[in-house]
Amino acid sequence: MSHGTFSNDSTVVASSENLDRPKILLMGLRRGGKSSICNVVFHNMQPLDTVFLESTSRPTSELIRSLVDFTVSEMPGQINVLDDNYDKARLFENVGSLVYVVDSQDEYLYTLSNLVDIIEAVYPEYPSINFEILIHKVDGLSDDFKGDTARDIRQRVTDDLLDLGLDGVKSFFHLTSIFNHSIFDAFSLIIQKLIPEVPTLRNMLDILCEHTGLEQAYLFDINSKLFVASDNTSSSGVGGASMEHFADFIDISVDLDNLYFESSSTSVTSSSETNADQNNNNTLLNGNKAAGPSALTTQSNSTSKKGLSPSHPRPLKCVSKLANGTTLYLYQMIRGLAIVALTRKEGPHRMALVDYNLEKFRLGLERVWPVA
Ligand SMILES: Nc1nc2c(ncn2[C@@H]2O[C@H](COP(=O)(O)OP(=O)(O)OP(=O)(O)O)[C@@H](O)[C@H]2O)c(=O)[nH]1
Repeated sequence: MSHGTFSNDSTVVASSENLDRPKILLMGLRRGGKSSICNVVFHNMQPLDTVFLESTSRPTSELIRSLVDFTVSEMPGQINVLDDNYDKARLFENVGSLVYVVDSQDEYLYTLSNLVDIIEAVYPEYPSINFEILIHKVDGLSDDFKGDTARDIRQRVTDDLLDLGLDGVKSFFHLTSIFNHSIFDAFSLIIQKLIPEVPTLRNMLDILCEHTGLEQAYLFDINSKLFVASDNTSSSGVGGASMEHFADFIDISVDLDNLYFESSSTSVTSSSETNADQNNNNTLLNGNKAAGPSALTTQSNSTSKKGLSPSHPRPLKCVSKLANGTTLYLYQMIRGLAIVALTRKEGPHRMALVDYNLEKFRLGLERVWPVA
């Protein structure tokens, strides 16, 4: 699967500043998978390439620009943050989520005791922190063993916290692997908890679905493939194949956009855009355009990769009809985001209605988060 870069709005910038932004702090023992997770989720690294990553020796921090900007910091496994000499105030200030990575393929009893020690030291002073526990590398476990391991880890941590009288800790468990979509699902949920406007976005997506007949609608960060909000009916069914398909659909749309981007900045622009329009019209007229075995017929209206510029006033749009009768939509929003939606209802009127409402949605977002 290729990972095209879509927009500079959603980039990763090395920075040790921006202390006022929400922070995600990654912790865990050595070789647990922290650097791999950061690289796969935020740098589009192929999972297999993570075997070449060297052990991190110093704390790192980077700024992630998305709907809201936040910092992702990684604490190397070899540093003992519980040491009296360590400046804990500096480390835990502004932390919204402490993501602790547990290597489920390894002997984890010592890891869990380290996790509980950290929670015991941090929670009393910073009770608002979400402790997100990744039961990681589950790709190496059989289905039965995966369930048993997850139950065992959850039970041990919960019991230990209760024994310490820490019953108010906000702890969440996720089964993850960089070799499937689970790590993206987990990080989507982790990041959503740091965006105060998520309930508003959900309501907006609900209204969008209600008025257009869309079955599911997600607001994705195109570069990282994390979704920052979903309509309320879809939110309960996070994960599974559909999220993976949505991510693949984003890749295909971006790859197509990149393919034609070169020519779109020259005089060919008008003709390629006209062709895209023509294709659109054809599909609008022939609503049952045949879908290939890979189930995709894709149209793309190309715009500048750097977002909406005056010379490319229209946002990127991509529509795919699948062989099973579903239609997928991708519509560029603001700040490197796009709505990816799914419907089973067909017809040119429906598409016009969806287009109209998606544009209204984009304008609504622009009002809340003015485009820089
Ligand atoms: N099977 C499997 N291996 C993984 C997964 N995630 C990471 N790894 C592997 O785990 C090894 C260690 O990963 P790192 O990302 O370097 O671990 P780390 O926690 O950053 O280690 P330190 O920098 O020493 O703290 C690498 O060989 C990765 O390829 C996963 O989901 N599944």
